[in-house]
Amino acid sequence: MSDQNTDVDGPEPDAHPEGAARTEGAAHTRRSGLSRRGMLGLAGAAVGAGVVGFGAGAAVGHAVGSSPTGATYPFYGANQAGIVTPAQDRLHFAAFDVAAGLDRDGLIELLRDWTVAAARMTQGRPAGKYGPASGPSDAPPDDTGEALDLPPGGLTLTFGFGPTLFTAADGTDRFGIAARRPEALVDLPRFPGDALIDSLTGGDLCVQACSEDPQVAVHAIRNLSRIAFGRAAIRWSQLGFGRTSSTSRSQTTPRNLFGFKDGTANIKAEDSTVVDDQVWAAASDGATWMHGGSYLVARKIRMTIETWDRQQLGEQERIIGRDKGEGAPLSGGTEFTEPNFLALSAGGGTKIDPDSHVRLAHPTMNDGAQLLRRGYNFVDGNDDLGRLNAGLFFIAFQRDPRKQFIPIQARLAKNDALNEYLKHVGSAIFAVPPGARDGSYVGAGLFA
Ligand SMILES: C=CC1=C(C)c2cc3[nH]c(cc4nc(cc5[nH]c(cc1n2)c(C)c5CCC(=O)O)C(CCC(=O)O)=C4C)c(C)c3C=C
Ligand SMILES: [Fe+2]
Repeated sequence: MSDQNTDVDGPEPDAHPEGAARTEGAAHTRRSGLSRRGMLGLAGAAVGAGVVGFGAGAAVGHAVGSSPTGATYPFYGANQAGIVTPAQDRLHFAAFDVAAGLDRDGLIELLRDWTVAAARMTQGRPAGKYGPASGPSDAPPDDTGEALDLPPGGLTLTFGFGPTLFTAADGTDRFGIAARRPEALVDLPRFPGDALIDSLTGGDLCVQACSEDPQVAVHAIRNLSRIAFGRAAIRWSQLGFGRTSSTSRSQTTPRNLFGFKDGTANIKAEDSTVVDDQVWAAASDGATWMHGGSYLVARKIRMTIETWDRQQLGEQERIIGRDKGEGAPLSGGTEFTEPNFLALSAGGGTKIDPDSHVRLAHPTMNDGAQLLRRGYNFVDGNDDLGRLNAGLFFIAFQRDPRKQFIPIQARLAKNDALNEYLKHVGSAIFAVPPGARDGSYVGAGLFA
């Protein structure tokens, strides 16, 4: 065993720092400003006292309105949190490579250690049982400390397995799981215009950390990386802000760095039939261990915002296919009106340009395929000319990338009017296993 605590519910030291440190359940109730009884009385939603319900088989638990900073989402459940739970404002995403010497047992042990730490941190507790300031003075602390006193901000930690975990680049089956690789976990093809950078691409494992507080998300990735020391190391990582999608009808639609509402036509957690059809993998899809899981595609997309900012408003709207103010389709109506791609303008052409982004990405153009988008804006400094190194860190969850992301992106890469302003520089795909059972670990089904 590693030196990490694997005792989920076991006794904790008397001098435990948690009461004075990360928030616990009772504190969430106070911070959210609503009593448990009051919260439970709210309209039929799976809402608890700053704690968001996530029962087995339930498609979603969701916070009402903006996520209270003290909100917590259960870590254990039928599905991993961080998919249909309401998108938080901040992201720290990390792709890891497993150390060359790690064997199957070592990988399982790492996943067990990550599970225990993640279950703790998502509930606003330190990563380890002692916390940052109360452990033995002759050992490094089992939590790094920068999240002390910070409410969890709805922290979710979502784990995924990349294709190279199943079959290494040299073709070896390092962990004896090659035969269990889901068919849907394909290597993404090269799309026209891709300008992928190897150091921003791929990964054996991934962790998506989302919170309303950037320091909480960073703390979680840092501690999972610390726990993995010698067993897995970060290959690449990305910070994100200003969620570019809403995943619940209780959320307002945010804006991306082009200034447009993003997430209007996203899959919403409340649409449970669509979620079941388009987001969750089913046992009948082939890999039974993935039942209740999903597939995550990440793309780091640079946006040439300085060029975009010099573009006329009408042209920006033509490219997207929606108006900039309200996000309504150019065929008319309001934000949530379905676009009418056949509506004609006075000039004779269609009101929505055939090469507009929303038309080419729309399910009617893609055999009914949809995505649950959960991306974030990023700005990674600037270049020598003062141009921002900015863009969209696109994340999408889906049941089968072969039927969803790949054909949609193939269509966009070919004809999307937006391409002039975009460059895809990073890319990765991960199988996101179902949620862990309390006492078990994330991905246990793969090794059963
Ligand atoms: C392959 C999938 C997609 C990529 C890559 C992508 C990049 C991307 N998108 C925007 C801005 C907007 N996208 C919008 C809608 C939209 N986008 C996709 C897919 C990809 N986008 C889909 C499936 C949809 C929904 C289409 C529909 O059903 O109508 C919108 C409109 C608002 C909304 O519905 O969310 C905007 C704006 C950018 C800037 C970008 C790359 C940087
Ligand atoms: Fe889009």
